[in-house]
Amino acid sequence: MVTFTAIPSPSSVFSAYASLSASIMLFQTVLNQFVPRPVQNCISSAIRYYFKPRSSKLVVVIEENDGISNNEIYNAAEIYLYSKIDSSIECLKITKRPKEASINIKFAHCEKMVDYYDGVEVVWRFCCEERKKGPSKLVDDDSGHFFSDFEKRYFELSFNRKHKEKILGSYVPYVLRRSKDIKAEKKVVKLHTLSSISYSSSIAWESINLEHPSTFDTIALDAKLKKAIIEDLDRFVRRKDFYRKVGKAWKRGYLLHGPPGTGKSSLIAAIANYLRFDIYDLELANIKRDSDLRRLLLKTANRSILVIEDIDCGVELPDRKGPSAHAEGRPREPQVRSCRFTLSGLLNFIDGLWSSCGDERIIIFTTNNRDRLDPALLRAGRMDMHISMSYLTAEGFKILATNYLDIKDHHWQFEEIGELIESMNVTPAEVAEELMKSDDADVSLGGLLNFLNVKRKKMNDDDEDGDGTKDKGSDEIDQVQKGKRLKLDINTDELPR
Ligand SMILES: Nc1ncnc2c1ncn2[C@@H]1O[C@H](COP(=O)(O)OP(=O)(O)OP(=O)(O)O)[C@@H](O)[C@H]1O
Ligand SMILES: [Mg+2]
Repeated sequence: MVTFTAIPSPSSVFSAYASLSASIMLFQTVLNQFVPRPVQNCISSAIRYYFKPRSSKLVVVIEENDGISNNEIYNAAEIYLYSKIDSSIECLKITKRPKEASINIKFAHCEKMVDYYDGVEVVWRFCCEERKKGPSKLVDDDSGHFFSDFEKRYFELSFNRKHKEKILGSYVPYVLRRSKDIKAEKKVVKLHTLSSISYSSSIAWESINLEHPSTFDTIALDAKLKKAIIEDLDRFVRRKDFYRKVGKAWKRGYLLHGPPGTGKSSLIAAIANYLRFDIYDLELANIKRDSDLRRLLLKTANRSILVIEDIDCGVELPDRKGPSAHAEGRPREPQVRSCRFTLSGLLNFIDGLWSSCGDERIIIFTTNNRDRLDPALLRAGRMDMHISMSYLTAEGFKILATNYLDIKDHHWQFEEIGELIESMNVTPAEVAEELMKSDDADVSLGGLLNFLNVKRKKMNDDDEDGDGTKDKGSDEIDQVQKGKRLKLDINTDELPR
């Protein structure tokens, strides 16, 4: 449909304007004569407000802090904008603290940057002013350090007011999300361990940077198992809403079991490096009471991995039914008396308390003997995945050869070594040690071949003796020996995919 509109002639516009002016003058006279002065003022300011020419621009001020705490949007904007710095920026300042891996970049002076979101132009202005009066503020710089601040810093975000909903409802949350991702990429993974506090008898977390170089690329694991673990981790971190919907705590438990030197600790480091989650290494032998355990666990942060290594032998945990359930009511063994924290304390915390006070938590138990674990730890729903770490395979050996000797393709000794490895139980740790003995691939592989042949011969001799001494004492190890299995059990209450 086409609409035609009549264009007014200049003379008609002039006469309309003249009659409007006359009406306003008449209205003014009536006001002056009959309406009291205060009411007149009210009416004229209301008229001025409604007929004032409006700017189409809306400016949102984002201050660094509100006087008490830091403004999350300001911090997010800072991180987001630094990732988009272009040639229009003239001056920046950079800092780096001793334990930080990367430098921090900040604007040095007032600067302006233009950004586009869904076709809409937004203009950011960084403003920095000297505080005019009052004492300088003590400011937390978001990494636990406080410093005196003589400056007031803020961002001005301006855009066309017709996009108010889009910018405030969608662009600002996008900036918050992006900054979180950028921060996660830069994050230095920490390893928290327990240390005793000198002036009291209690223990606390102490942290260092996790320098463990293990990654999913360097770890020798069956390709299918590796893929399944990575997929499980990816699914876990992206399922925040799902966990909330089904009323489950956002946590995941893994039990790593297998003989010594098969890569359980290396896998934990690989998971931490992959997710950039901190590790809390909880040595049960250091814990005396349930209350200590609770206090320490409450101090762990979100997006972290709680690790309890060698759960079967770290400490003898009193069983969940307490002393009364102990055989014939006899008192506990002396070593148990020294430990006043219970398995139920541990399990309750993992299942209960953590459900209400933590997000994105991973808990990993390791053991050399799964069969020796308390059934309470193994029951369905407790540990989501049981991952069996096994002896080296020919496929896993190739990953080690690439890591240690930089052999990308084939080597003439691979076939013989592969066959030997498949025919016996040799751990990745044993092979890694041999591969480290020389930089020369031929020498290293020759040494490994020799080592494997000697081991093979020893195993044959033991078999002939028939004394059954080989790897005695561990059902776990025996089971693994039989099939060299690389097994991944997922408990039956596994969440739907
Ligand atoms: N699967 C593997 N892939 C790559 N390297 C491995 C693997 N397993 C072991 N290693 C090498 O052996 C060393 C010891 O391995 P790790 O400490 O991870 O074994 P573990 O299973 O935790 O042993 P333990 O049961 O004694 O704690 C590692 O530093 C690593 O160099
Ligand atoms: Mg270990």
